[in-house]
Amino acid sequence: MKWSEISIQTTQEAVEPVCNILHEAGASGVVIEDPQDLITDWEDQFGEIYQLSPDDYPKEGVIVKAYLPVNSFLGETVEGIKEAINGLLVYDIDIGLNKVSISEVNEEEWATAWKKYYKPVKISNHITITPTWEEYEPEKDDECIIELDPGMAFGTGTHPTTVLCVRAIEKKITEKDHVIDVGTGTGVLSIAAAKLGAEKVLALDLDEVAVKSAIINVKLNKVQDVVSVKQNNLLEQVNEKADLIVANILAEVIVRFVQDAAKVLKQGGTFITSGIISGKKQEVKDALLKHGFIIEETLEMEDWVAFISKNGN
Ligand SMILES: C[S@@+](CC[C@H](N)C(=O)[O-])C[C@H]1O[C@@H](n2cnc3c(N)ncnc32)[C@H](O)[C@@H]1O
Repeated sequence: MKWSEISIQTTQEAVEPVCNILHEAGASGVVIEDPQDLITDWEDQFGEIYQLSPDDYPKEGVIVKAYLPVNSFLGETVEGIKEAINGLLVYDIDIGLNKVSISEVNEEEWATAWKKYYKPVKISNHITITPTWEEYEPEKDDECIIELDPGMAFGTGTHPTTVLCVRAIEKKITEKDHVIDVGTGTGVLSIAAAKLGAEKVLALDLDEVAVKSAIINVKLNKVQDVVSVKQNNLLEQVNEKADLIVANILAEVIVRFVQDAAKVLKQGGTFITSGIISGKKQEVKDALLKHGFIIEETLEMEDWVAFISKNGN
């Protein structure tokens, strides 16, 4: 798994909203490099103290860095970040040079850089994601903790497309449900479904790295009696019937297997589709309606859309 470092040259004034934009885009850790932090008042050899005036500060401004996984969403995510930062101008916020640069970092660099900033995050009413190395005590009795070892596959739990799925699962899941998670990545959604009461979960991914990662995380969260992980292309050769299917995959991939989802889902079963950039919303909606789904709810976060639909076949 590769990671990219996105570096944004901005101003003091824009640091906070830029950091929020990066967090909302799924960046797990944000590093702020402010030259002002490095320069302090100084004393000459005669003990005279010189105070810096704003004119003495470097003109290049503040650098905000964040880490994002290199995956099929990266291009759209970066475009969304740029658009959102430009949107700050509407509020008269000085965004400075707003120079955005991206570079790839290797897994080791990433692991050390990111571990420092990946903290427990509450992503829905009941689910909190926490990295394996963080101590975290639940704040409420009904809070479910998902421990994740990130850095191997997509699915840190913080990407808006994942957050929308977890919220949708939380709304729709009922005890004893049989769930299929298409494109499981780190297994985060399967683990969430198991912790929220599913009786049986089938986690599928085409990518070998994701399958290995999901197996590790499923064990880590002690849900291996409920969740089985398999390498599989979408719903090919899946014969069992499901009460709920969740798929956080790109819109064009969802469109390809809506028909299979209608066959695998029980009548009245729930299909949660996410990973849809807003421009592709209609395309997915049309495919769902064409294959007999009834759209119950549309969830949106940033530029991302998720549908909760019911199998009307
Ligand atoms: C955006 S990630 C979602 C990961 C995780 N479910 C989440 O919500 O954070 C999409 C996942 O779909 C998998 N995928 C892509 N095409 C697939 C296919 N044809 N069949 C199965 N999995 C696929 C990718 O390997 C990736 O792990």
